[in-house]
Amino acid sequence: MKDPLPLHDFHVHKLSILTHRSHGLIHSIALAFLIYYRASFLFQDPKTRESPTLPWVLVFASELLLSFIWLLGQAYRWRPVTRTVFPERLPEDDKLPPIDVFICTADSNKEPTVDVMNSVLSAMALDYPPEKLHVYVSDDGGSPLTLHGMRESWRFARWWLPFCTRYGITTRCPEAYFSALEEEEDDGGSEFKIHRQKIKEKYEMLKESITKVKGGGSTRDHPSIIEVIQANDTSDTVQGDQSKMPLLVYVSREKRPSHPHHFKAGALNVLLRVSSMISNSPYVLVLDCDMHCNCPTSARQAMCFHLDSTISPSLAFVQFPQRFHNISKKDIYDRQLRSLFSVQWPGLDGLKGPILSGTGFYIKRVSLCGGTIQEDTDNLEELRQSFGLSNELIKSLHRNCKPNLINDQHRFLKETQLLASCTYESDTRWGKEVGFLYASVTEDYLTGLTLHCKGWTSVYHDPPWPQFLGSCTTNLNDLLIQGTRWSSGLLEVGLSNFSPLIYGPPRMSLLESMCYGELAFSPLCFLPLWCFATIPQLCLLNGIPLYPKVSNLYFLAFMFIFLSSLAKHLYEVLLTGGSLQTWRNEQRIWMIRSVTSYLYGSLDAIMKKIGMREASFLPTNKVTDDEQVKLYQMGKFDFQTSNMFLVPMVAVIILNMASFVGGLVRVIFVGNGDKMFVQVFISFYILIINFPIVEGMMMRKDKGRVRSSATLLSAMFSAIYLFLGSIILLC
Ligand SMILES: O=c1ccn([C@@H]2O[C@H](COP(=O)(O)OP(=O)(O)O[C@H]3O[C@H](CO)[C@@H](O)[C@H](O)[C@H]3O)[C@@H](O)[C@H]2O)c(=O)[nH]1
Ligand SMILES: [Mn+2]
Repeated sequence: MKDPLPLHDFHVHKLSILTHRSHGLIHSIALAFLIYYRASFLFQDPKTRESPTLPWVLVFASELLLSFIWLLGQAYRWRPVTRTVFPERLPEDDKLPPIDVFICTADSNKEPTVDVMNSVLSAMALDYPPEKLHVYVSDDGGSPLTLHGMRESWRFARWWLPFCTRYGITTRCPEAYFSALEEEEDDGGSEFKIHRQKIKEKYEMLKESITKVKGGGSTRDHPSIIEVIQANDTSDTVQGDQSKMPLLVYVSREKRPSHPHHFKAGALNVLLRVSSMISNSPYVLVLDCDMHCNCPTSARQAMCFHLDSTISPSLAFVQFPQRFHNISKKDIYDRQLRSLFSVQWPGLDGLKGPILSGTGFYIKRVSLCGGTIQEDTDNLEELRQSFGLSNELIKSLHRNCKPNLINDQHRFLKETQLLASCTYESDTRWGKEVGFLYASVTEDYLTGLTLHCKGWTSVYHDPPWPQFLGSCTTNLNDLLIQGTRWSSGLLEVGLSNFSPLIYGPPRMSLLESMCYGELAFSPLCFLPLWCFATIPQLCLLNGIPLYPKVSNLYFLAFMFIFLSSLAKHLYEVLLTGGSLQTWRNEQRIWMIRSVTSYLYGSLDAIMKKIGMREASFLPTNKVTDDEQVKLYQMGKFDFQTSNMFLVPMVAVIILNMASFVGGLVRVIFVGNGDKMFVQVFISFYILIINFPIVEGMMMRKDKGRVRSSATLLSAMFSAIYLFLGSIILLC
């Protein structure tokens, strides 16, 4: 028999591989020269040394750490691939497997219900047989507003879904669809337009009925509520909407202050259990409430991988990139996460597959609920220790088990209440080996890591038309808070038993472990960046050289490393559709995040490790402030953030202003430009790249400027640092 046509194809980027690898090689050679230069200083006779040991060692250690993280990052560049799919070759609809969609929301104050409902509606409208689609919403806030919103959305969906299929609408998130319409001129008339107008009115009514309900909020003390949303009156069951609808289920797990709830991972695990009583679909799509389906085709695209028998036995998940609808043209905060989704993930895809990215992935249920691949056990006692006491749940683990609990209301309620209770997981392996894991607030990263270590693979699929669109943080404050949480979660894994460089290599390839390692340890960049922003400056003002003279041959090595890393970054930016501006923005935000988020995230992770802090997951704020959005659109930094973030940034800038001016004066009067060139240049470069901070301090008058109180405090810190630092250097 002839082999069926393949469902997907991939392309290895040979040219990229060649450039990446040859650059890596040349850059490493230059690094070797640097290391030799630094190390040989330490073997010199202390009496003849020109510089004190301490700053030298600090700068050397920083260079080593940064080089190490760079080296880990080369693994992403080893073998990048891209993929294409052929959904038209999929089997008939009746042969497609069922899918459960999980959407998490946590707080109706920070996550506006209308937006959450838009995500829900876009998921219900996926292009997939409706009887095979089940949408579950986890509401961690236990807010009546969300439940109300879902009932209303369900009613609206009876109009919206048939409308979308009938006219082949591709934007199935109602808000996105209707706001795009506003720009289009309307000449009215045709049957379609009349129909559309009617739907639009219904949508407006839906929004109104949600926004008029007050209250809600989020609590940490509430019982579980599980409700399958159904029509409770027949009045709106008119018209041709008898057509099938996907199942919609509201789940709010029980939460008590005395029980840890493990944030999003905890919520997803409850959904895994509750859904196994209702639909138990073999595949699960996970979405954040701030992310909607921009295209209805993602489910079929994902099935092109999951249904390909050559890769499916070991395939755990298909990851789509996170793309955002609210990114401004200038994207000063690098919110498109370009490097992650355009360089790193395609690179991982050429190894064993991308890291789980929290949202926008289709995962195989057994990969979360089984041990290693195809290792089935029938030992009831063992199963109970892993999965808890529910026999129904254990029954559902058997492949092809079709749950029928939903027809028996009483048993259904009893069982799901049990599964969603906050004590169900006590003394089980949930969160430790089963489901989404709890040991890190970046549950996605940790869960992906353990899946890959068990031998599962994943696939990255980045079609030209984004399948999912989220809303990203659009101001510095939210960005830094989120960055702190991510850094903390990543380093938490780096410091745990799952540390990728130790736990990884015996279980997965070295290259894949290096990629995981690069992410886990990237928060540690705070150390080298803090050093580079303060040590050469202090030494410059004290006339101590830390770098080779311009006339020295080793100067070439330093210059080469600097230029080579900037040029390589620029090359990658341009290759992935960015511009010179993108390059500068990314350089800048990397520095800003290193001295703030990375620092605080790392401290947080270390404090959690030694038991001085509890884990916390502050969801990002999704309510927008018009003035802040305006600043963001204009590409102006919004410095309305706490002193905790603002002061380190500004203090570094003030220090560099001082050292640049002081250094120049010194060079002019003392005339040792040859020796001090690099240090003057470092300050200059930091100031040029971070010019918006200088501007925010000295030139802006608007609300987003740097507060003068913060500038004052920062100046004080810089002065104290210079004073104490100079004393230490002189001793
Ligand atoms: O206790 C909680 C906290 C959060 N969430 C939900 O988790 C999702 C992600 O939260 P968000 O505030 O949007 O955080 P982000 O930093 O934007 O999330 C990114 O980073 C997370 C890991 O830190 C991943 O889980 C996400 O998928 C990824 O988009 C949202 O749907 C929340 O409602 C819960 O369900 N329960
Ligand atoms: Mn988010």
